[in-house]
Amino acid sequence: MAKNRFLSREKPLTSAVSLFVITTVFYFFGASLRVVEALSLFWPLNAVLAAVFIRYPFLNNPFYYALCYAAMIIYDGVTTSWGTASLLINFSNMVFIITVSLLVQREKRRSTIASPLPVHALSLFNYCIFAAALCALFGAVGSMPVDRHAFYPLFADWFSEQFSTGVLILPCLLSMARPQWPRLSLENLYPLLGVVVCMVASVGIGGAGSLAFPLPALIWCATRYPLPFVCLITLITGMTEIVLVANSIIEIHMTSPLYVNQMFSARLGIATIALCPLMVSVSVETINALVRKASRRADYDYLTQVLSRSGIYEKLRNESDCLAPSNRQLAVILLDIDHFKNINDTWGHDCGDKILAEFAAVVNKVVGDKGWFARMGGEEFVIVCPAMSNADAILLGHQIRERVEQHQFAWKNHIHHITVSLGLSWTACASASLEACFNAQMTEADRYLYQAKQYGRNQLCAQNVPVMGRAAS
Ligand SMILES: Nc1nc2c(ncn2[C@@H]2O[C@H](COP(=O)(O)OP(=O)(O)OP(=O)(O)O)[C@@H](O)[C@H]2O)c(=O)[nH]1
Repeated sequence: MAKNRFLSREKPLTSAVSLFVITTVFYFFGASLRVVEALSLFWPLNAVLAAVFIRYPFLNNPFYYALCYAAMIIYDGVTTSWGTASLLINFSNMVFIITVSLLVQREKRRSTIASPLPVHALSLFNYCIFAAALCALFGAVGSMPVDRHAFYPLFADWFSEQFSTGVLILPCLLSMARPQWPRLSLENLYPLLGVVVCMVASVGIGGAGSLAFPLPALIWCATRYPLPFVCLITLITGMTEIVLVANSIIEIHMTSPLYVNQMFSARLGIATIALCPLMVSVSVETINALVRKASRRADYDYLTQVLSRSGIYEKLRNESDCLAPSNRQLAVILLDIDHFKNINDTWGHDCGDKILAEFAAVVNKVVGDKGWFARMGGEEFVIVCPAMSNADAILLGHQIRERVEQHQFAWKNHIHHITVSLGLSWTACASASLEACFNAQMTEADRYLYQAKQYGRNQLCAQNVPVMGRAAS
């Protein structure tokens, strides 16, 4: 769960004070938006507190629930003359908060589905309906003495407000800790501009249908932007629509301003619309995550965690577009562990696997950001440096040979030493694609690797590099 300085199991006093402050601040915010008699246009407190309780599960105990409840009662006691009615009104707030929090946590414990939200988007929608209905039941009864309205309009207002605010705010707060915001470019801004244009059209054209105008643009956002950003845009759009409708700037009815029961339908419609971009965004994120996972599986070797054969070709294709032909100096170093079969035969396959993985880590560290390191198969690896001089590539090859020779490979209380043979091929790859150059260089590097094995192993062979040994008989 997210670490937080102000809310942590280890600091109960700080957590209690923080929770009290959050409750009071959002209570103040909601109370400031009361436009229709005692009812608030938005009541964000319940959704915000439900998100806090979901994100910090240790808060879900009677003490912290009671603390929030007390903060609400105290605020009402100081700022209103509701008297004992405040007890039931704020109890209804707690009903929403606790219901949503417990339902989401129950689903989190049971869920096997990987979702960018802690729960399925549709479940969140259903939980908000259920919690809003429960909350409205108590809230409507509690506010009857204060507002002097009948039960049904009060119930409708409580329900539609809690439901719409929950559906708009909760996804935003639950997906917040994922800070990969989209890159700012004009093209990236089009979906956002689309939302603004649709909102202007809603105001200009009016009518109940105008509430749905921003939907296509929101879905466009959902396909382009990360989930937290989509949730935020949906929240802002939904809240703006509610404010515009409440003030008859978007006219959905002949009489103005709208009465409480007329807001019921508008709020429900806006909340229902908000579900669509959320569902699309969650689906897009899930598909993208699966694609990333699948391509990572193909492009990285499972045992050694370095690039695979397909991964190195993918890199070459991508880099071909980025690297100007005049800057290309392609060094290809093929590496093959010496007498690796002996290790497998003597110490077993597990030991061989461990040494392969450690060998890859040692070499990867030496290569660093100078090039790409990939496992081509078995105990054969390749290093590709797309912009390296021949002299530097020879130096790198020698460094790797030495580092591997010096390294102590530990396996079950035994220290193993291994060596590696290397074949280097280098070319200034001015015209052809990097991939074509690489294929040609591989043949030459393979020839030099064969030479290194022939001349006694544990050495680098390349053009103009003196060999260390004589050919094995
Ligand atoms: N443990 C383990 N062994 C592997 C893996 N892939 C290939 N090998 C083994 O690597 C060994 C390669 O042996 P050879 O090709 O004969 O080469 P060598 O014994 O290294 O000898 P030289 O290359 O001539 O120095 C074989 O025994 C393969 O079974 C792997 O993923 N894990």
